[in-house]
Amino acid sequence: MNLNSEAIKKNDVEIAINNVSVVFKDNQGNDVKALDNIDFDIHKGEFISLLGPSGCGKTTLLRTIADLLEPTSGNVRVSNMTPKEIRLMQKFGIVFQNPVLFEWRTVKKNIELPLEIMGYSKKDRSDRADEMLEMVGLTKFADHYPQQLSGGMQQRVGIARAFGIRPEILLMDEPFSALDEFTKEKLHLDLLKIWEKTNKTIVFVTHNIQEAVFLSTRICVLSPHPGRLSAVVDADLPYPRTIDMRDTPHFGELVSKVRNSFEGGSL
Ligand SMILES: Nc1ncnc2c1ncn2[C@@H]1O[C@H](COP(=O)(O)OP(=O)(O)OP(=O)(O)O)[C@@H](O)[C@H]1O
Repeated sequence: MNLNSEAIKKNDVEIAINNVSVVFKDNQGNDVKALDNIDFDIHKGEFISLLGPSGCGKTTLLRTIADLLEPTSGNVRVSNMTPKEIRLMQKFGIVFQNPVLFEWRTVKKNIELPLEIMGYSKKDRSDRADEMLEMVGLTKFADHYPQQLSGGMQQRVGIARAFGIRPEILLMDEPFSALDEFTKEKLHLDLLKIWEKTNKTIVFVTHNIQEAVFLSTRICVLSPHPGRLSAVVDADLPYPRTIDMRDTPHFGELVSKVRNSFEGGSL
């Protein structure tokens, strides 16, 4: 896989976000414009971060892509189909901030759950779960229960479960924000390795600039009230990314560029 961002951009458009606006009602019945005319394309194989402060509409945009929410106006097309069609074809893998594991099922049985729902045979789902356990480095913990794992390990189970269905697109909503810095750093590297190996498109929500720069091919900077796209920044660091890249002048320049592109003050 060529992970050069210029090369990725020449790839097919996978997610087209066309003039999407979302308006909610607040408790008083007043309109809250969560997203204002968001318009950009995500290419196949990209690692895109949606970055911005609390309330800028990151989760709303992710939910719109995932068919968990209808835009008030505009539309999203995924591989030239509607998000609903893609969801029904099980092409989205979703990872939330809290992995929501079933505590009465073992780690392996949690990873198997979506495959069970999709009607995979016992052997196929067991083989697939073993493969995913190996990918996230949890083979030894297959028969443990979630409460016997650390937060970082539980999040890895959530990632294994999402990748287990072999999604085309992985949607991740602040998956590491509740974790300590050491665990986060390790999971960043793990996630990049999985991404490089599987060639999936990832849309990753975060409010952390360094995290976005370290992981992404491009960063969509969103500004609040109403949520709008302030800038799209190319994070043109080479892959594979290494921890020491964070100490390079170019990493610092990218962080400043992203921070300065945010409208309405610093993040
Ligand atoms: N179901 C809803 N009903 C009413 N307002 C909503 C609803 N969901 C989101 N909002 C409002 O839309 C705006 C964007 O919310 P959203 O959760 O998408 O932001 P966010 O950038 O993901 O924030 P955070 O980083 O805090 O999760 C906020 O003003 C929020 O209060």
